[in-house]
Amino acid sequence: MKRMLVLEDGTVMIGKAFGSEKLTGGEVVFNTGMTGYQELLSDPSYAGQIVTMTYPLIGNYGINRDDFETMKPAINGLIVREACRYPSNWRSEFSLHEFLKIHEIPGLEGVDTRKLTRIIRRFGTLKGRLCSLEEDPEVIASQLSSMPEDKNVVQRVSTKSPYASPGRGARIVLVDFGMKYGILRELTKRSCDVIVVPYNTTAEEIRRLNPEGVLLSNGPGDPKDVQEAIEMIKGILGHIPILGICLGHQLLALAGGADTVKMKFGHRGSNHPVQHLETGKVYMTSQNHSYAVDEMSLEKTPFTVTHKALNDGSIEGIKHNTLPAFSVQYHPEASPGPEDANEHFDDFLQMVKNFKRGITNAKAL
Ligand SMILES: NC(=O)CC[C@H](N)C(=O)O
Repeated sequence: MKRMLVLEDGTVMIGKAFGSEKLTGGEVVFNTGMTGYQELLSDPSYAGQIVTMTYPLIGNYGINRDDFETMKPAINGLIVREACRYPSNWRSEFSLHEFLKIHEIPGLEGVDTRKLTRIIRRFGTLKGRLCSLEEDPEVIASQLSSMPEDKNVVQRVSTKSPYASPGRGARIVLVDFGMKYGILRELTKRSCDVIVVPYNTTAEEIRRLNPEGVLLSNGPGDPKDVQEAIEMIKGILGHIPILGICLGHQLLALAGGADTVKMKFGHRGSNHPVQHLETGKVYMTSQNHSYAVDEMSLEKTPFTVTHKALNDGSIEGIKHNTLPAFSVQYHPEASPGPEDANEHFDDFLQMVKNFKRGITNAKAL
């Protein structure tokens, strides 16, 4: 069966349907990873987006039991050059097609994904819709351009109530803005006593849990739409050590008085080089974001830039000058992707220990 992608600029791409019959719209973004499709399909930060993969063959190692980043995928669609129908891997339990069908995610294959990526790179992220050939592309394109932004996307994917992942180590409150399991796995690996809380938990509620550290997770959408979290961070900054990851990084910057901006087409993939400015060390990182902290806006804040992207010079990490708080735009938990930056979880737990001993600033990052 044929299926088409219509973009808000009127572009039409016709290919073959796979996955679910349910048809949806969303922001069309591209990911440059050669692998890692299971993780990105289940990463809540992709909520409401349609992802096109630049690597041509996707699905060849299937879908397994272990690599999920959440149980309920929030992505709206997947576009590939070729979807592998016969995966080959000892861990494989489903094909990509079966997985998308079960989770009601539509797929489109057989389109020129390089051309689509070039369109997104040239014009910036565009809204699009996967639809049947009977629909009128002109009507759809005009509906897409007036489609409102989803302001409640974090609310949709965050946990509704707190839960514990007990351990005998440091007590960490993990604020779930659309958390990837990978972050929880990293804390659990380090024996942390984790309490996962909803996105709108207040500073007072967090302080009542008596944590030794707070981790602000990744999540979908515009960080400025999560005002309650910005207020919460202002209330804990300086009282409890903080690590922010991706959306959590953007929220920390906003709470500190900086600004965020929407990038032209964002960073999505597992090979983004980032430089630690103090040592010059380069990390290969896994990334998935549309927004970035505005460098100029940091000038009047008590934050220092620690990391920058080598491809476009955008901000990738900041730390507070006097208080125990630092954050990164990329994903130290990787999943999928290189584990170069995994040490940031150890930096965080070291900062937590230092704070208990009375050393109050962020560990020198
Ligand atoms: N992975 C994330 O946390 C993404 C953060 C934010 N939604 C952005 O797109 O920039």
